[in-house]
Amino acid sequence: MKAAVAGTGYVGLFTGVILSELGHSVICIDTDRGKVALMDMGQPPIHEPGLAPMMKKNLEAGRLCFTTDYEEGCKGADAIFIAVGTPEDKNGRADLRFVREACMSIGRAVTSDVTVVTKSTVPVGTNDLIKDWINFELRDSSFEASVVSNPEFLRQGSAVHDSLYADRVIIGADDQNAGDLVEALYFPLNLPVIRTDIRSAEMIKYASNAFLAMKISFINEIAQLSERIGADVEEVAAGMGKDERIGSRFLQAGIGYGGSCFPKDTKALKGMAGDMGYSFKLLDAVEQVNMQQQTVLVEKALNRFGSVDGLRVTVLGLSFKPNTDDMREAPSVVIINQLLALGAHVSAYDPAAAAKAKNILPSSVRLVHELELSLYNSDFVFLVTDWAEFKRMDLRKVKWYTKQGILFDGRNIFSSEEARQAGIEYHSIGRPVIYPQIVRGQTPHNL
Ligand SMILES: NC(=O)C1=CN([C@@H]2O[C@H](COP(=O)(O)OP(=O)(O)OC[C@H]3O[C@@H](n4cnc5c(N)ncnc54)[C@H](O)[C@@H]3O)[C@@H](O)[C@H]2O)C=CC1
Ligand SMILES: O=C(O)[C@H]1O[C@H](OP(=O)(O)OP(=O)(O)OC[C@H]2O[C@@H](n3ccc(=O)[nH]c3=O)[C@H](O)[C@@H]2O)[C@H](O)[C@@H](O)[C@@H]1O
Repeated sequence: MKAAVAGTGYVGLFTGVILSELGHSVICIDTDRGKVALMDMGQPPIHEPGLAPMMKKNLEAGRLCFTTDYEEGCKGADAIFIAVGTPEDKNGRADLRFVREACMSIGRAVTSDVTVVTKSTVPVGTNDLIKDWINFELRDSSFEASVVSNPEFLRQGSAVHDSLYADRVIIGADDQNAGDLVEALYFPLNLPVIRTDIRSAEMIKYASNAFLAMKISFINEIAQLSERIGADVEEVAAGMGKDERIGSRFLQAGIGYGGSCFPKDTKALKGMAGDMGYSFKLLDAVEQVNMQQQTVLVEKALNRFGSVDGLRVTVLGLSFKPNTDDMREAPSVVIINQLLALGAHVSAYDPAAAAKAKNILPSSVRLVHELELSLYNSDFVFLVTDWAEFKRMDLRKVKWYTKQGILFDGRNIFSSEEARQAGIEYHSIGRPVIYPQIVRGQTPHNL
C-alpha cells in the first residue's frame, strides 16, 4: 500500500520508517526544508538507537522518501497520516495550529477520496474538526475525507522496540472501511488491535499518558514519605510491582517526569475537563507533585551544605530521559537554573544532548564532553538522567575526581551497597543517605 505521513518529528518519522519496514511505499512530508534534506541523505534528525540503519535500509530499497511538497506526497496515497506537533499553547491547551495547516495542505493536494489517519495527540473531538477542515478544502470537488484516530504510544529512546512490539494498536473509526484500511497497514506486525469509536480512541491516548504520569507522581510521594519514615522506596516499589494489578513499570522514583508529552498531555486533559465543567482533581496533584520533585536535589544539597553559593556542581545528564537528545521539558533545565540562581558554578555532561542543550541552557553552564573531565574538582555531583554510561561508571571516580566524593543521585541508579563500597557520600531519592565509613575523629562534614 502507499502511505503519506505529514510531519517528521519522532512520531512521523517512526510511522514512516516502520510502515516502509513492513513493505509499504511511504513518503514523508515536512515543511522544514533543512530536515527533509538531511533525511533524504539518510540522516535522522533525532538521536534514537536503531533508527538510522532501519531508515537507511528502506531509503535504499526505494520504499521511503521525503518531500516538502504535499502534492507529491499525497498523490495516490491510500492513507495520509497526520503526525505534526501539538504543543502546549499559552493556556495549557493543545495548540492545533500545525494540525490545521496540515489538513488545509492535504485538502488542497488530494485528487481522490482520502483516508486521513491522526497520529498526533489531539483533544477529544479534534478528529471531527480535522474532517471538517479537509472537507472544506474539498468543497468544490467530488472527493471526501474519512478520518481515523490512531494514537501513538512509543517512548523516546526505545521507539524501535515500542513500534515493532507495541502492546496494542488503537484504531478509532466511524467508517468501517477506513478503519479496515489502517488495520491492514499494520497487519504484518501481528499486534493486538483494538477498534473503537473516534472519541474513545482520542481519550485512550490522554488517559494512558495521564495514568502513567500519575503512577510516577504516586511513587515520588511514597519516596518523600519513605525518606521521612525510614523506608526504602526501591524496596517498596519492588514489593508493590509484584502485584500484577499494579505492575512494576513506571514506579521509578526520581526527580519527576519531563519530556514533550506527559507535561503537556496532563495539562491538556485537565483543560478538556475544565471545558466540560469538570475539575480533574487527581491531575492537579500529579502536576503539583511533579513540580515539587524537580526541586528535591537542590533542597538536599542546601540541607547538606547550608548554601551552594560559589560551589562547583557537576550535572550528569541533560536530556529528559536516556537514549535521546531531546531536551523538551527536561528536569535538568529547572535544576540547573535553580543552582545558578543560588550562585553555584555548573558543569554538565550528557552523552548525546550537549548540542541541543547549548541552545537552551544559560551560557554560564560549562558543557564538558567527557564524563571524567566533568567530575574533576567539583564540590558535588547531581545525577539527573539515568544514562547507561553513568550506570556503568566506576563509582569510585566520584571519590577520586571530585573534592569530597558526594553524589546526589536523582534517579536511584546505584544501590546503597555500591555507594558504600565506593566509599562515597550518597544521597538518593526515598532512601537513607549513605556516608563513607567514619574514620575516628572525622564526621561526614569534614571527611
Ligand atoms: N515525541 C513522542 O515521543 C510522541 C509524540 N506523540 C505526539 O505526536 C505528535 C508529534 O510529536 P513529535 O513527533 O514529538 O513532534 P515534533 O514537534 O518533534 O515534530 C513535528 C514535525 O512536524 C513538522 N510540521 C509542522 N507543521 C507541519 C505541516 N503543516 N506539514 C508538515 N509538517 C509539519 C515540523 O517541522 C516537525 O518536523 C504530537 O501530537 C505528540 O504529542 C505521541 C506519542 C509519542
Ligand atoms: O505520548 C508520548 O509522547 C509518549 O510519552 C511517554 O513516553 P516518553 O515521554 O518518550 O518517555 P517515558 O519513558 O514515558 O518517560 C517520561 C518521563 O517520565 C520519567 N519517568 C518514567 C518512568 C518512571 O518510572 N519514572 C520516571 O520518572 C522519565 O525519566 C521521563 O522524564 C509514554 O511513555 C509513551 O507511551 C507516549 O507515547
